[in-house]
Parts: sequence; structure tokens; C-alpha cells
Amino acid sequence: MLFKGGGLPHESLALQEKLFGAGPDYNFMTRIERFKNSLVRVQHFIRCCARYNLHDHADKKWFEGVAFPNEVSVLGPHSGMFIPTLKEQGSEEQIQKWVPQAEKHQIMGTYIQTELGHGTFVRGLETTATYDPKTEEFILNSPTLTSIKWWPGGLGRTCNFGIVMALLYIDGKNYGMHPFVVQLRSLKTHEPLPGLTMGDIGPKFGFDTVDNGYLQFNHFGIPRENMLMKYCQVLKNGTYTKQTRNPKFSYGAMIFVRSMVVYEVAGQGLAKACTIAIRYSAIRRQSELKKSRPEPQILDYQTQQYKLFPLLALAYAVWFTGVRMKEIYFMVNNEIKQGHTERLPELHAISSGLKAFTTSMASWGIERCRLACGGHGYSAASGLPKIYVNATGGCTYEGENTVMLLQCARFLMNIYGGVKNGRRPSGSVNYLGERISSRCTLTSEFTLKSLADAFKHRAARMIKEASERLNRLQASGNDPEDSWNLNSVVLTKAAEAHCHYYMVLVFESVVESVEDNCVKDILRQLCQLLALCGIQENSGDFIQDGFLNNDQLELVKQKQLSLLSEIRPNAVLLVDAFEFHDVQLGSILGRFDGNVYENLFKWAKKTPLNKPEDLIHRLLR
Ligand SMILES: CCCCCCCCCCCCC/C=C/C(=O)SCCNC(=O)CCNC(=O)[C@H](O)C(C)(C)COP(=O)(O)OP(=O)(O)OC[C@H]1O[C@@H](n2cnc3c(N)ncnc32)[C@H](O)[C@@H]1OP(=O)(O)O
Ligand SMILES: Cc1cc2nc3c(=O)[nH]c(=O)nc-3n(C[C@H](O)[C@H](O)[C@H](O)COP(=O)(O)OP(=O)(O)OC[C@H]3O[C@@H](n4cnc5c(N)ncnc54)[C@H](O)[C@@H]3O)c2cc1C
Repeated sequence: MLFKGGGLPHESLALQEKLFGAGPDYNFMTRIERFKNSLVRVQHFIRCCARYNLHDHADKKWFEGVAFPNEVSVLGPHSGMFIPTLKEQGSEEQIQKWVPQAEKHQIMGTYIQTELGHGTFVRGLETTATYDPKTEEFILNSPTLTSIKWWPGGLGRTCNFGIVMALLYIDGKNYGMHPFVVQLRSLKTHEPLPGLTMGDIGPKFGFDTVDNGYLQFNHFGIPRENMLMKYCQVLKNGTYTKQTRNPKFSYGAMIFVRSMVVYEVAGQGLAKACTIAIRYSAIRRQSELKKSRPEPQILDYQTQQYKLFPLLALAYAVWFTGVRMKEIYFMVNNEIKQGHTERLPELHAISSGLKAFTTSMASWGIERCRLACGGHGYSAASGLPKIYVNATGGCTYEGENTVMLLQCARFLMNIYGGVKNGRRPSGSVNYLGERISSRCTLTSEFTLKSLADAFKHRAARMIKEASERLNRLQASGNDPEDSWNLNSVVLTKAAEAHCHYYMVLVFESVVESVEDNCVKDILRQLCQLLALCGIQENSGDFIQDGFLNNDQLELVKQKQLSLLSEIRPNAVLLVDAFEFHDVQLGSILGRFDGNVYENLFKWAKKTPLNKPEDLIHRLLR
């Protein structure tokens, strides 16, 4: 119950739906079958929402976790981007017009921003929306090959609406990127409307159940009322007005999804992979530890614990950080709604940084879980390949991770520059205003405070050095842009150090808040392990300025190893505590009942290659 709280009733309801738990095995389907099967589940999900009166977004999420295990459905872009953008960027009238239809799934939408030629560089997008005061329409056009919209989820076959990001032109003047609500397909025939060329972009690394698509506009007219007008308006006569608000408000949908991805994608993905690998390691027996004794569970090998327990600690850390990220998003977004925009830059920085840091760590961790399962980990029956290909997409979508770290670094450089000029930082960066201690106080007790302080020191030092290096590059004659580029590796590392510190701090605060002493002790061990592994893996960062000495590093190593043995008796319980149902794991290796071998054998017998098939038979005869 540490994790799920009030969500369980909805999850149990979803588990009662036969269509979700049973049905054909995903691994034996072709891409088209996977897509069709997902659509069937989407329709059933929509019926369930009506039947069980599921309106609240969080309630639906619990349901979705069972209906679409380890995959994104076309509902992802619809409920994660289309509806939030309508709500955040639409005027009251526009919200009244479209949101109820979208929430009842009478229209299905997606978020259409990326183009063939540009994804990262939003200011480089080329699709135009030219206002014609005579017809009171915006004419959408794709002027070049590279301006064809490319990637939006659900665009290929499913969605009949989309929010298109396009450059607004009035009277020959470019007003920059704006969001437009565009009907794409007939509500009767589902055919693309005239003036639109669209389809699916083809098979991908993962995301098989989503029809990521392309869209080319050929002078396609939409009513003036379809520009989302909360922050900017175009009047009938073509007059452009805007509130004196931050132009980056039109990037709001991206901040929202980045904030959610930390928990929904990185936290969940890694926790599932750890559940599979640790449960399996308790079932699998191999080799000899002692002569003439039964083969041990592979989880008893110290090297196996060394592979998996730091990932377990990381899974807990990312999970808690994801929950905190969501809370911060909703808090700051409320402030923004009330006109207080002061914390928007920090929200942008921390959501960009954590999205990048946690999805990269989770992808790496899921792959290590697979390796830790040996041969059976390589089989699709482990469930790990599906978890990996979907989670690793999070390193790219919603802002490629390096680019996101650089956005975070940009904020850190601004703040550090301000501190040098006497400003006091606050929130997640308040430590940049503190004096950095030059020696580490770490002792063999390894209190969580002393560990967090070590990460604070590392982040503060790396940010300071990145800033000083940037200044030196400029002072030696490089222009600001070249200096930035020549310093960008250092900048990304500083941003990672900041995010790492943030994650350790969140974990520490969760441990401190737990009242049950037994749970607290176990979580403390995990938090210590997370921090100690972070120190060891990045030891250069901690010894470079003499902060940590060799004796302390030796203590770190010793404590890390002793924690492995301390965590071992609770390891399976710690993954059970995530409370993933077998349906959500989709893994034979990670089954709750541990009945791995019998089910692997049954599963292999069902594989389509074992069915009589004429051509294969003739070729082999
Ligand atoms: C419902 C639950 C949700 C479920 C979640 C689960 C997810 C599962 C579903 C997943 C489905 C996948 C869906 C995927 C969708 C997509 O991928 S949509 C497309 C996303 N595209 C991107 O993310 C593009 C990335 N690029 C950018 O964001 C920007 O172009 C950029 C890199 C940030 C640069 O922008 P630019 O305008 O050039 O800015 P700069 O010149 O660099 O900076 C200017 C200042 O603006 C500040 N800033 C930038 N962005 C923001 C922002 N979003 N908000 C606030 N402020 C911002 C920046 O910090 C600069 O500030 P100063 O330093 O003060 O000048
Ligand atoms: C599964 C999936 C789903 C998606 N869904 C949607 C969707 O629903 N709607 C939508 O509009 N888009 C969607 N996208 C597109 C996605 O948002 C973009 O692919 C993403 O933002 C990355 O942009 P890019 O492809 O232009 O990468 P690129 O920018 O071309 O990245 C390539 C390399 O260039 C580097 N690079 C680029 N710019 C810089 C820089 N300034 N500094 C340093 N390095 C740089 C990157 O770090 C990277 O290593 C989706 C993508 C995927 C994979």
C-alpha cells in the first residue's frame, strides 16, 4: 500500500474485464494484429469508462495500466496531449466546445508538432497558417518536403482531430508558432478531408500499438475560431492581440508530458523490470556455491545482487521522484493559472532535466535487468523487450534527452550567474546560494543527510565549474553560442549532477517521512545503496577537488557490499510491494506464483512457428 493507495479499486475493476487480461499473446502477433488488438481494447476501455463512470484522469490511468500493459495506446496522445492542450491553451468558449466531446471520445485527437526536418528546434518548424480576413479562415500549408508533419501518435489511421503547431502569418508578417485545432478526418466516413495527405510512418523500434503518422497540408482552410486563443487572439479583421504573458506558454503541453513521464514511463518501466529480474533470480538456480550442496538461487550470488539491488534502489528513487515531479507540476501550474509565472523557468528546467535523467537511467537499468536474466531474459517471454522498447522511447520523445539536459543547464547557468550578482536562489536550486564545503563529512555511519550533502557538493561544484568554463571560453574570444557548444558536454554533466542530487534528496525526504520503523529501516538501506552506488560510479566527480579521499571511497565500497547482504532477505518483498499484477508485467519469468519453467514450455509450444505451415514445410522438406 506504500505505492497504490486509492488506485486499487479501479485496477481491480479493470482486472475483472476478460478482454484485458486474456486474448492472443502480444508476442505472437504481427504489427497490424498488435495495432488492431489495441484498438479493440481502446474501444472496450471507452465502454468501461462510461459503464463505471470514470471521468477522473487518475482513475482512468489505473484502468489504462491494465488495459494496455507496457505499451502506449492511441489514448496516450489523446488524453496526455490533445485534451490538456485544449484545456490549457483554449479560451473558455473553445474549452466548452471541444473538451466534452474529447472526454467522451466522440472526437479523438493528437498533438501534431514535429516535422520531417525538425523536431528539437521548434522555432525551425515550417508549417504555415496564413490568415485570410475575407474568408475568416486560416490556410494551413506544408510549403516544403521537410515541413511534412511526422511522428504524431494516432495520426496515421486513428485520430479525426489534432492540435497542429504552425507559424501564424497575417498580412505577410510571421507571428511565430501557434496551436490550431484541426479536423483531419470525416466524422462519418473516417476518410482524410480533402487537402490533407496522411498515413502511418511505418514500423518502429517499439510503439507497435500506436500509428505514428505523417500529414501534408495543401492549402487547407480552417475557421478563425480554431486557433487556440487563451493567450493570443486573431480578430476577424486580422488584428493580432496577445496578453503580456510568457510566449513559452504555447510549449505547455510538453512541460506537462515531461513532468508525467518521470513516473509513468521511467518509474513504472524500471520497477516492472526489477520485479521480473528479482523474482526470477529467486526462482532460478544455477551452478555451485558449495560442493555437494544444492544449486543456489542465483539471487544469492553477490554479483547478481550487485547487478540488481542498485537498480531496485534506483526504481524506488525514480518512482518517488516521479510522484514529487507530478506534485510540483500541478502546484506550479495552479500558480501560473492565477497569474504567478515566477516559477515557470524552474518547472521547465526540472521537468526537462528529470525527464532526461530518469528515462536514460531507466532504459539502462531495464537492459541490465534483461542481462541479469541470462538466456531467458533474451526471450520475449521475459516481457523485458517490450518494456524496454517502449520505455526507451521516452529518451527521445518530448525533447531528446541531451537537448533537455542542456535546457536544464541553461537555467542552472542563469541561476548561478544571478548568485554571482548577489541574487538569492530558491526552490530546487537554493543550494547554489550556500557556501560549498571543501571536505566531506562522510563517516562509516553514512547518514542520509551526509550522503545527500555529498551529492549537493558535487552538483554545486560542477555547476560552478561549467559556468566558469563558459566565461573563460567567452573571455578567450569565442562568441556566446560557440562557447556554449564548446562547453556543452560539461553542461550536460552539470545538469545530470543537479538531477542526481534532486533524486537523492527526494528519496531521503520520503525515508524521513515514514513512520513505521521497520519500513523506514529498509527504505534507508535502499536509499544508502542508491547514493553509495552513485558515488562509486561517478567517483571521479567526488575526488576531483579532494572532497572525498581514498579512505572514504574504500568505506563506500565496503558499505555498498554489506548493504547487498542486508537487502537480500527483503528483496522479493520489495518488488512485490510495487503490486504489479501478472497482467501488467506480461512476463513469464516474473510470474507471481514463480511457476516459470512449466509456463515457458507451454508458451514455446504455442509459438506460430510450431504450427503446420505449407511454405516452411516445403522449403525444409
Ligand atoms: C495524461 C498523462 C500523461 C501520460 C504521460 C505518459 C506518456 C506516454 C505517452 C507518450 C506519447 C508520446 C508523445 C510524444 C509527443 C511528442 O514528442 S510532442 C513533440 C515534443 N517536442 C519537443 O519536445 C521539442 C523539443 N524542443 C523544445 O522544447 C524547444 O524547441 C527547445 C529545445 C526548448 C528550444 O526552444 P527555443 O524556443 O529555441 O528556446 P531557447 O531559445 O533555447 O530558450 C528560450 C527561453 O525559453 C525557455 N524555454 C524553453 N522551453 C520552455 C518551456 N517549455 N517552458 C518555459 N520556458 C521554456 C528557455 O529556458 C529559455 O529561457 P531563458 O534562458 O530565460 O532565455
Ligand atoms: C515514439 C515517439 C513518439 C512521438 N510522438 C510524437 C507526437 O505525438 N507528436 C509530435 O509532434 N512528435 C512526436 N515525436 C517526435 C519527437 O518529439 C521528436 O523526435 C523529438 O523531440 C526529438 O527530435 P528530433 O527527432 O528532431 O531529434 P534530433 O534533434 O534530430 O536529434 C538527433 C541528435 O541531434 C542532437 N541535437 C539536436 N539538437 C541539438 C542541440 N541543440 N544541441 C545538442 N544536440 C542536439 C540530439 O541530442 C540527438 O543526439 C515522437 C517521437 C517518438 C520517437
